[in-house]
Amino acid sequence: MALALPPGGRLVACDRDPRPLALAREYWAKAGVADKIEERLGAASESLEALLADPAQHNSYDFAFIDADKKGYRAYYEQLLRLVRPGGVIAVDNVLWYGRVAHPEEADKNTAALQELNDFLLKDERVAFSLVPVGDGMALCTKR
Ligand SMILES: C[S@@+](CC[C@H](N)C(=O)[O-])C[C@H]1O[C@@H](n2cnc3c(N)ncnc32)[C@H](O)[C@@H]1O
Repeated sequence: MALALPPGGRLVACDRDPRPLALAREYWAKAGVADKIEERLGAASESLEALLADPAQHNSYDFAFIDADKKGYRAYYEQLLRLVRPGGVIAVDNVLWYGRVAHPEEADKNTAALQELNDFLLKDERVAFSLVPVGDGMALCTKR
């Protein structure tokens, strides 16, 4: 994503674990994009809330990618809807969850969270919803 940014473009990377951020940092440097990336270490809900505390950040992001704890997706989606501009896209990873979402009998909490999220996104009139069946499924929600 950072490689696709135009000059002056900026990417905010959130993770609660410093280890993947440290690994990612090596590759940002190798790719020559480290100066475009701002790290936020901590729970994603808190990092996003900190961004929302600045009104200048509202409706300002072109694109967001959610790929973390499945039960948190719905809350991150609501926060990101406020940060992404109209016409911007929120991509949500894992929405097919290796096919498990198609099985109502799957009772584990991650599958249930993704089943509920898909039902919600499909009906959410604030976005145009597409589900791309690559990998284990990616939802593309374009903010109206
Ligand atoms: C599947 S990995 C993401 C990989 C990343 N999208 C990539 O392509 O390199 C999931 C990440 O979510 C992070 N994570 C899980 N729960 C989180 C939370 N509540 N807040 C922030 N990050 C979280 C984990 O530490 C882990 O690094």
